[in-house]
Amino acid sequence: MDGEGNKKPWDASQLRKYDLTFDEIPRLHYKDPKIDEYIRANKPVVIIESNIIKPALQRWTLEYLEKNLGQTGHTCFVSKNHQFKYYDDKKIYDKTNNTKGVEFTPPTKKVEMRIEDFMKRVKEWKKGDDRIYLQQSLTTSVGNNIVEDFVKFDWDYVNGKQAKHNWGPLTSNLLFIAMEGNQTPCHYDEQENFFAQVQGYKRCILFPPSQFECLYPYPVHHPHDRQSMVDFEHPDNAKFPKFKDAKGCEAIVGPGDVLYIPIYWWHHIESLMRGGPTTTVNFWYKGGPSTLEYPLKDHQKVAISRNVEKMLLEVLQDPKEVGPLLSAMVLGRYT
Ligand SMILES: CC1(C)c2ccccc2-c2ccc(C[C@@H](CC(=O)O)C(=O)C(=O)O)cc21
Ligand SMILES: [Zn+2]
Repeated sequence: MDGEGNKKPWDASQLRKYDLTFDEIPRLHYKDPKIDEYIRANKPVVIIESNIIKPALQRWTLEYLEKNLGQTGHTCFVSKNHQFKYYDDKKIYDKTNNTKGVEFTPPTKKVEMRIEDFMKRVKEWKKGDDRIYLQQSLTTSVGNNIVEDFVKFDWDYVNGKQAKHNWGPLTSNLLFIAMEGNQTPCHYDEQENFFAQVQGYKRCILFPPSQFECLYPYPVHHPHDRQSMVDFEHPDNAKFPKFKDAKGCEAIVGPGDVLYIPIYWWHHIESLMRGGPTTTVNFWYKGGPSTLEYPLKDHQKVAISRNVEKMLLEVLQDPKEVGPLLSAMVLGRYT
């Protein structure tokens, strides 16, 4: 029970244990002008009691989605464990396009699955079975009812924020249906994100771009570009000594909560264990124009370091040469 003796919708036993401490991400009523101060400062905030995805809150049960999501196959990811690590298949080394990449075995399989089959596998899942995670764009080939709901989202509100904060265009609205306990390991995206929770509870752990040194992203040319190399549940403190210094913030988002995940912010997201399937809709926007004003913002330095890695790989061709050249340039000279 919480303070007022109300049944809490979840409890701490449903959260995976990490040896890290987190500040709480503030939760503000959608009319609160302080929300704009957070967005302007590129800081996360949970927007509550809004109508952003109201029709989805009212109607998108799993049964409704099964009936209305559409007959086409939907993109599903299959994993042997609870982690769903993104990878860019265009960066995978293979003999044919003989890109000098790295040996890589994809940790998840991408399959097309009909919604009925997806729901069946979720319902019949037993410990030890593969896990699955459905991802479906809401702007293509979904049923008419879903389109009707979608057009009734509170577009005035989100378009208002996009305009007020000079974001770029909305690039996609994706629907995600996860199994309880699914985990999307720590990564960052190069887009602004309104992360709207429809059903179930998700724990969102965020770190600012300034924590780059503590989160050890893969090299830019690696298929896991933009993902942290650290396994949060079994951190290798020898390889990643600064990980223990990472200072994050967290929010447990439930139905109707909309988390603003600022561009370049790291996020590690898990559907609560024993909390049932979860449904999320995200709104990804291109970042606004980034003028080089000093002092530079932390995410701009991340963007600059990405360009350095890309340029070096471009000229050196072999990724194995990038590290040694960077070390030669820095060790003993800049350190
Ligand atoms: C795990 C999955 C299905 C996946 C597999 C392979 C390639 C891409 C992705 C991908 C991308 C975004 C999400 C939603 C969210 C994380 C979350 O809610 O779990 C998130 O990171 C964001 O909204 O930015 C989830 C996925
Ligand atoms: Zn993401």
